[in-house]
Amino acid sequence: MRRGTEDWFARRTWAHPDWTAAELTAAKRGRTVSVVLPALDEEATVGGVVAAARPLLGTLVDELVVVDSGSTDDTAARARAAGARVVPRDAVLPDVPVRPGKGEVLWRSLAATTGDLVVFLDSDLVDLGPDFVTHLLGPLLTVDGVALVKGFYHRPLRISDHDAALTGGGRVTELTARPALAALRPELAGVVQPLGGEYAATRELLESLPFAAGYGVEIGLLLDTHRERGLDAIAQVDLGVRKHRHRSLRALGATAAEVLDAVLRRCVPGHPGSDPLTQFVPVDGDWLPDEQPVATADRPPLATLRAPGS
Ligand SMILES: O=c1ccn([C@@H]2O[C@H](COP(=O)(O)OP(=O)(O)O[C@H]3O[C@H](CO)[C@@H](O)[C@H](O)[C@H]3O)[C@@H](O)[C@H]2O)c(=O)[nH]1
Ligand SMILES: O=C(O)[C@H](O)COP(=O)(O)O
Repeated sequence: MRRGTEDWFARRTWAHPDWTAAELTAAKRGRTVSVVLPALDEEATVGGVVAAARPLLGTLVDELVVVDSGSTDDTAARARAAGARVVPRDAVLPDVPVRPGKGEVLWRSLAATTGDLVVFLDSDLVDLGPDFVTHLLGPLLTVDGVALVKGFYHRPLRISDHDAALTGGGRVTELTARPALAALRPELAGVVQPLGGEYAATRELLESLPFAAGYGVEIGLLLDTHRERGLDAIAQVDLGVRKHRHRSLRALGATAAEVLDAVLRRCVPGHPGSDPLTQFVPVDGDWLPDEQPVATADRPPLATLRAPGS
């Protein structure tokens, strides 16, 4: 790591966070907190993630919202039953035609919530530690100048029910995102989980930045926060262990393409945007090309839509 990054790591990494919810509730001093879960067909897990945050509702957390990304399963009902408000993505900014993707629902979630601080949690997490929300809020509520807090964790790869190793997960993180940052924005090499879906930020920051529509959203927010506010606006907190529903290598290929595109658009002037990703699938003894779309468009900062006359 570069010297400045090493210094940042020492200043802005909490490896053993011990804030309590009571202590942070006292530190809010009038600020409000929204917890937002984007969800696309997560009926198996969304209730568990809502349940992990629900005990904080009314104290540290002021609203708990699942933004439904077009689910066709029982996600909305399970989320409601567990205690969340559920907002369909097309109910927010109804005059703006919906695009597919995770970044799109996160962007819309800003218009569906009001908290001064926003905590994002993926809704495919399992066995969520009780302190995810609390610890993500620690640096935002107690350290001046911090605007974005990323979680980091051990990431098991649970391909079978018997996998016990704490490592192996985070394949796009390790094989695409971190190498791309090392090559193109080495100042961010100290961020352990640049793609992690568990992070917290000030509304003021989030509404000032563009959102990549697809899976490029996290790395885009990280790069843009660094460019606009500098390294010290970013912090990271150890959240323990993160387990989630793994997707296939093929699906992760398309995610990696969106992550890479978001990096290139921010770091390489003149990058024209990526072509669809061609993958090859074996069918009856032949290899057939299959084209996956790569979400390349950004949504503009929400603040520009809220501006008078826009
Ligand atoms: O169109 C979509 C796609 C996903 N999701 C939700 O977003 C979360 C994360 O999606 P997932 O497909 O599980 O992503 P991962 O394969 O786990 O990808 C990792 O890397 C991505 C790229 O940075 C991040 O967006 C993810 O948060 C991070 O977990 C889940 O709650 C999904 O239900 C949506 O709401 N809408
Ligand atoms: O962050 C990542 O790299 C993706 O979520 C893939 O994670 P996995 O390798 O744990 O499935």
